[in-house]
Amino acid sequence: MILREWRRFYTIGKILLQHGLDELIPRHWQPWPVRLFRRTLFWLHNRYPQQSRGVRLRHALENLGPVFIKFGQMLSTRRDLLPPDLAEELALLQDRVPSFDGELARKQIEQSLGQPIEALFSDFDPQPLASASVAQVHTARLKENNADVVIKVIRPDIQPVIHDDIRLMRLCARIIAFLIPNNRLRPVEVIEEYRRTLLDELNLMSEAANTIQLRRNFENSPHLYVPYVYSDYCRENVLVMERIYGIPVSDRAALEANGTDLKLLAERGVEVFFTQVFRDSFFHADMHPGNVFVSREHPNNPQWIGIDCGIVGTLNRQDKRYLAENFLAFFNRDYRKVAELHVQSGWVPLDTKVEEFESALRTVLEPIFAKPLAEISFGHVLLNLFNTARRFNMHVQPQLVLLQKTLLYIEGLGRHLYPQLDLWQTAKPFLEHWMRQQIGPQAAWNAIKEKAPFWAEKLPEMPDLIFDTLTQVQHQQHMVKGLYQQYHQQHRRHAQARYLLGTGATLMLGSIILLPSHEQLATIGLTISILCWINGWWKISHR
Ligand SMILES: Nc1ncnc2c1ncn2[C@@H]1O[C@H](COP(=O)(O)OP(=O)(O)OP(=O)(O)O)[C@@H](O)[C@H]1O
Repeated sequence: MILREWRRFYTIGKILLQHGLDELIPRHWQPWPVRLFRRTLFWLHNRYPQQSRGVRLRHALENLGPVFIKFGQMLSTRRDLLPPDLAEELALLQDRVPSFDGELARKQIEQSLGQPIEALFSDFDPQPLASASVAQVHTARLKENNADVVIKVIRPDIQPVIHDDIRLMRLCARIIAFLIPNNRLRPVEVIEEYRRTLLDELNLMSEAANTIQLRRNFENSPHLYVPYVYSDYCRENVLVMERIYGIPVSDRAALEANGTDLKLLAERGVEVFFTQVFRDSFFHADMHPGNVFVSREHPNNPQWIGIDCGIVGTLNRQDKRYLAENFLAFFNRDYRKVAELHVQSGWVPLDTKVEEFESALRTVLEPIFAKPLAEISFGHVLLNLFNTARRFNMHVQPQLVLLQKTLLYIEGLGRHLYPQLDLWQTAKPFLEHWMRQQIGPQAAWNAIKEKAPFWAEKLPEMPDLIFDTLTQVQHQQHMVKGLYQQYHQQHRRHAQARYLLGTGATLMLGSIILLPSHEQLATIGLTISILCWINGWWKISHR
């Protein structure tokens, strides 16, 4: 570590200790050298003893800057790892940071695009429209077509800060993992996941690609609009896209004033999410209210607008099957089926006791399902399922955890708009439709349709392929025959060798006994025994 990093390390430690966060580590997890070391830092005492531990944690992260603020936001959704009081307080973390100078943004844009701003844009506003920890957004008009655009620019000084802080976080995670092995919080994995997410956010080309993909998936959809990305103007640290003028979803009063049908809007939110999951296997995974808007046009037929596709999730067929089958079983309250599905599909080890798993599921989920359907949280059902499955040694895939977190956001948004939103009624048709497509005649027909072009292409090569395969089969039959013969020969040799070695040993023993009385006979016996051994040894060592 270089001096700068040591200094930062000290600052982090100082802020954490001054907020009394060492109290978060249970005493039995602190070995005596750690406790002793803590006592030597007597000048760094808890300065806010009157505040709750959640508030102190939040303030400490806010003091530590953007990397820690974002980390806290990520942790707030990991209710499987954190006690509820901490998770709730972390959810209040605001990504509010002072904006950086518009002139710096201009320089960065010009450097990345290789031209003066005036050559590409008119009306570039040096005053940012929004400023977050990683990037800042400016408005402008594109000269090429006079379209209103926003230019997202990565903070010029953020790269080294992120790299340094992540390195230190990793170091701390390793120390914690060393001091407290088998830690349920899995610090090293959590930091690694965070590092990947943050590095993804630093590359605006990946956000541009995700936005283009999501827009293509919902081309002409009346339910979701995704702004157009001007890909010719995108670089790793600059993103240019169409400016949208929707109503922020958090502004309920403005939505009501616009006459938006909130019930329909909430239902469409759930529909859009399940369409992304089950139709496209590609979902926007950063659905916090700052990234979701509602079109001002046709409020009776409301349309969502989604921006900031920096974080997306992708699912494979197995993930979707897992979700659909489990949800359908859950909503029939068939915990046995859920447990059996996990064992049969190998999601948990095959020797798992189905009864025990079923009973564990019932214990955590029955209280949730005791509520009216309209109040049930899909996100919490999934969270409890994952936590229980983890206890039974299932490795929950990160994309499913991402989906579960997004689901919590979607539910939060939906119920904020329309508190009686019945997610099940909206989601069930999607799950059933998907299941019908996967199983039964429809599924078989789909599979044939899917594979048809492949077979049509391969058909002319068929006779050659069949001939090659038959020749290979014949060749392999010869090989198998040869191997079989070799095996038999070797087996016979080994049997003979065992017989010769045994006979040699018996003769030698007999000869030694006879040696004092019948010297001549014993010598012959010894000679034969040695010959037997040489022969036996030769048979073993020569194949
Ligand atoms: N296409 C757009 N049209 C209009 N406003 C936009 C557009 N894109 C972004 N904004 C504004 O800029 C803000 C920040 O944008 P964005 O979420 O993409 O940045 P971010 O750095 O990823 O922020 P965060 O980390 O908070 O998600 C948005 O909340 C929105 O107000």
